Amino acid sequence: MANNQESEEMFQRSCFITRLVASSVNISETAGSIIKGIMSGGDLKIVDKADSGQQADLQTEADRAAQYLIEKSLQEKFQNRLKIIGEEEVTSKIPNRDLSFSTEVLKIDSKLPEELRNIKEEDVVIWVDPLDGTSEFAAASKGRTPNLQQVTVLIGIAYQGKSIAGVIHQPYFQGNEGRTLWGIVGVGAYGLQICTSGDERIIVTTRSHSNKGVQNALESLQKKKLCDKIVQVSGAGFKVLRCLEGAAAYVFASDGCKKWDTCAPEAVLIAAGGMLTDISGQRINYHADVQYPNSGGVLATCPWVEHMPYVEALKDSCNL
Ligand SMILES: Nc1ncnc2c1ncn2[C@@H]1O[C@H](COP(=O)(O)O)[C@@H](O)[C@H]1OP(=O)(O)O
Ligand SMILES: [Mg+2]
Ligand SMILES: [Mg+2]
Ligand SMILES: [Mg+2]
Repeated sequence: MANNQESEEMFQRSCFITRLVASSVNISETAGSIIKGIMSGGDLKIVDKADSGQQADLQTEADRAAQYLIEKSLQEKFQNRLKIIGEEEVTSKIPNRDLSFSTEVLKIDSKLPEELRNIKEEDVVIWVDPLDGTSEFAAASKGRTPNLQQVTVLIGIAYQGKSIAGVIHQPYFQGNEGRTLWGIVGVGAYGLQICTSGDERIIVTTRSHSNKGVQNALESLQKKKLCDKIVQVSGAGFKVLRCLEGAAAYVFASDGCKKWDTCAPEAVLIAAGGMLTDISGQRINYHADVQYPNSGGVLATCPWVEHMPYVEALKDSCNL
């Protein structure tokens, strides 16, 4: 939907990071509509990106169309000055664009910390996962148990190698209603009720990419009383959502997850008071020239749980 004159002026007055997040919120929602439209159409045009002999790595027309929309819209909005790294290549031919923005985001512009106020287009790297949880999306189209709420659209913003802002859109939250969460480190996380206390320590982990290392790490957390229950769900975005809404941690002691899976969720989680690092406690580097895989695994802890005890507990059991 087009923005009116007054909000256009407010947009122009805002800092670049605020404008980028405001645009990304609306673009992620339009990506969600495209994803739902392709699912309703029934033909996902699935391609397997994996090398032969490897575990399936699916891509659907929804992944491709959402990637196209996000990249083209952001570049058009910001005069082609952005460095965007996406999971998928921009191959779709559906000429969609969304140049609108969220006026809700513009309202926090004055809260932006000093060090983020002067950031320019050339200073950031944008990590895009147009559809996180593709395995669930593809499975739902084949009539298997639908876990579509685990699908998210992720737009992460990095500055000087650190994730500083992120947008997570969940198209199938409460059926087809959907919701969008966004966060800026040092400002806050918006779009959901953040859980700030808990008794039972639920650990969320992979549903479809488990292995011996992943299991060993979880067993050692159980022995050290840092895990009461293990819940297997798909998607890096959805697992971080679970950490914001009651789970204690997201533990994935394996490679496979990539920078576009973690950049947006990391910023939202840190903005909410949690933490996301690799398994050894190192912050993930999001510079443009880094390798894409998160070869050190992923450890995310929720706002009411301390991060270091998990790092310590995983030291002996994990050889990533
Ligand atoms: N071995 C892998 N190959 C490809 N993608 C992976 C792999 N492991 C994880 N991912 C990506 O990381 C996300 C989180 O992993 P998991 O669900 O296993 O915890 C997945 O949704 C998938 O993102 P995507 O669906 O965008 O391809
Ligand atoms: Mg994928
Ligand atoms: Mg992903
Ligand atoms: Mg993806």
